[in-house]
Amino acid sequence: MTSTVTRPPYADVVDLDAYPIHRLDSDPGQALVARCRAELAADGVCNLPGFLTPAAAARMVALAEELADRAWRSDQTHTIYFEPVDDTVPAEHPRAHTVRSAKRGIAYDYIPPDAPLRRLYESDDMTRFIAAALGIATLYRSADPLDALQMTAFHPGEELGWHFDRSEFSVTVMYQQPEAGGEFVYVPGLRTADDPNYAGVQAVLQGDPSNTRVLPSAPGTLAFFHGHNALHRVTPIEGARPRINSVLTYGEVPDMKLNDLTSQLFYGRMSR
Ligand SMILES: O=C(O)CCC(=O)C(=O)O
Ligand SMILES: [Fe+2]
Repeated sequence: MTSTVTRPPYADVVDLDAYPIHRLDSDPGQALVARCRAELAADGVCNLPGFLTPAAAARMVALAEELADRAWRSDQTHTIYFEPVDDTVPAEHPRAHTVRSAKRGIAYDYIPPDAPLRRLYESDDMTRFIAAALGIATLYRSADPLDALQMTAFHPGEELGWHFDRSEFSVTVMYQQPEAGGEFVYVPGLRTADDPNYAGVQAVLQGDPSNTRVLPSAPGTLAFFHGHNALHRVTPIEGARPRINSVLTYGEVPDMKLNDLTSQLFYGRMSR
C-alpha cells in the first residue's frame, strides 16, 4: 500500500509529535484521545500544554496587538446564569447574585485567513479531534462570522465573573498570560442537569475555596472543559501585560449563530 504524506495546512501551528491530531486513527492518535477523555471524566477539564508551537502563539500575540483598535470593549454586570436577576429569591441566592465581566473581543472576520489559529480552526482534522476527545459523534464549527473563532484580550483590571456557560463545553487556546492574576479558576461538576446545587454554588460565590481549582494556562495550552456544569471565572488581570486567548466555538448542530443581542454585546455589531 502506498501512502501519500501531505503536510497539513496547520503543520507549523500544532506540535504534531506530541499531539498527532492529523493521525487520529494511529496508536498515538488513539492514545491522545483516550488521555483527553480520561482527564475530562476525572476533572471536567482537559488541559494540553504545548499544543501550539511557540511561533504560532507568538504570532497570535502580535496579531492581537495589530488588531487592538478593532477590539470591542464590553464591561457588564450579569448573573452567573446569564439570565435576568430573580427578584423572588433572597439577595444571597445564586439566582440573585451578579458579577462583572470586562474584556475586549476581536471578531473572527478581522482575523486574517493565514493566521495560525484560523488555519487550525478551519481544518476538519481539528474539528474531528475535538469531537473525539469530547466523545461526540459529529461536531460542527460555528457558522457565526464574528464569533466562530475570536480573540480576547483582557487588560489590567479586566476579568470574567463567575458563570456557568450556556453551551455544554468550551475550547480555549492561551497565547499570553498576564504578569499576575488572570487565572482560570473553576469548580468541576458543581451542578448537574438534575441538581442546580444552589447551596454549593452559594458557598463558592461567598468565597469558599475548598473545591476551587486553577487551570495551568501557559502560552500554547489548549483546554476544553464542561463549562455548563463547572462554575468558572477569570480573575482580574494585574500588571501591564494583557491576557490574550481564543475561544473556538463548536456545536452539535450545523449553522450555529449568535443572536443579535449577544453579537451586539460582544462585538459591537451584528453579522447580518
Ligand atoms: O478566557 C477563558 O479562559 C475562559 C473563557 C470563558 O469562560 C468563556 O468565554 O465563557
Ligand atoms: Fe465560560
